[in-house]
Amino acid sequence: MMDYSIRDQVAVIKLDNPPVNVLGSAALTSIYDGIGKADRDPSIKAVVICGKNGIFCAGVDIKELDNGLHAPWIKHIGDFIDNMKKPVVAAIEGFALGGGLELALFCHYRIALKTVRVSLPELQLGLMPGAGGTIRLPRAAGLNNAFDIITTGNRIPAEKAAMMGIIDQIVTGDIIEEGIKFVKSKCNIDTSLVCLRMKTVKYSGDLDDISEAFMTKVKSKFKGAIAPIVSILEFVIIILDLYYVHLQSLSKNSPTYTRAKGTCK
Ligand SMILES: CCCCCC/C=C/CC(=O)SCCNC(=O)CCNC(=O)[C@H](O)C(C)(C)COP(=O)(O)OP(=O)(O)OC[C@H]1O[C@@H](n2cnc3c(N)ncnc32)[C@H](O)[C@@H]1OP(=O)(O)O
Repeated sequence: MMDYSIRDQVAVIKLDNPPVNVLGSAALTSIYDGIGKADRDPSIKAVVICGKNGIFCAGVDIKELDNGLHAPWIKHIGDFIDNMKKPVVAAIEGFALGGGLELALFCHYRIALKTVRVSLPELQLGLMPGAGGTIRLPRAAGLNNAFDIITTGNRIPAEKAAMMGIIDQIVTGDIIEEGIKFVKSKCNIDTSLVCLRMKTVKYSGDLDDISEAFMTKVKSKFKGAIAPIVSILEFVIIILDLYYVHLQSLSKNSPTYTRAKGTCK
């Protein structure tokens, strides 16, 4: 499910779940174990996460969702990386889709080949980007870009993703070599400064207005969608991202505050 190797004091965690490196229980466990191993090893200075078979990751294994994924749930990997002092880079080729993009967003940095496409297609599948995509994507790309990406499921080309702030660097050549070179250059940077979870969401304007505009768009786009999906949209996309960081700054009478309080019990 995963190859673990050490190159020049850098741990290389290579997803290996052919053909498209989906994240089932076994793959998630092996990534979690690999990251822990790299963190505990004092000779390791940094980590590269990449994928075999010319693809980073096609997301969570849809076939396993019916039975429920077993621990460690993908979010545990994010929580772990958020607290790591050693820099972690996602070295992306091919696709980073759904949980694959969420995995990349857990990392402190993302580099990609020009041919890469990234997306969060969950809503089109009736799911929510429940592994941190709604929390980290707005922090990387800004609220409007994140909203578009999440509600359209469009595949974003690497260069556009770089302009949005999702990708830190476009590279050519061997993605693993580039990943090692890149992450070694980041060893002296405090990882808490680049951890997406700890950043604030970039937006301009009034949060209640933005929230209402998004809601209107979602309702019109997903006309006729079953109520639970709309509720999830409301909860996750519009509120939860903002909830942690901004709730305290909202007026107690504002609609966004009221909705957030109602949905985040
Ligand atoms: C609180 C609850 C929270 C729940 C949160 C759940 C979150 C889920 C997040 C997700 O990640 S959902 C999955 C999102 N990913 C996708 O939708 C990607 C779908 N795949 C593709 O678009 C394509 O497969 C590809 C990656 C672009 C590759 O295309 P290609 O033409 O090269 O190959 P295919 O023939 O399409 O696929 C090969 C093979 O792989 C199977 N497969 C692909 N993706 C998945 C997947 N995510 N899960 C399971 N299986 C997948 C595909 O079915 C083919 O299998 P086959 O047996 O050879 O037919």
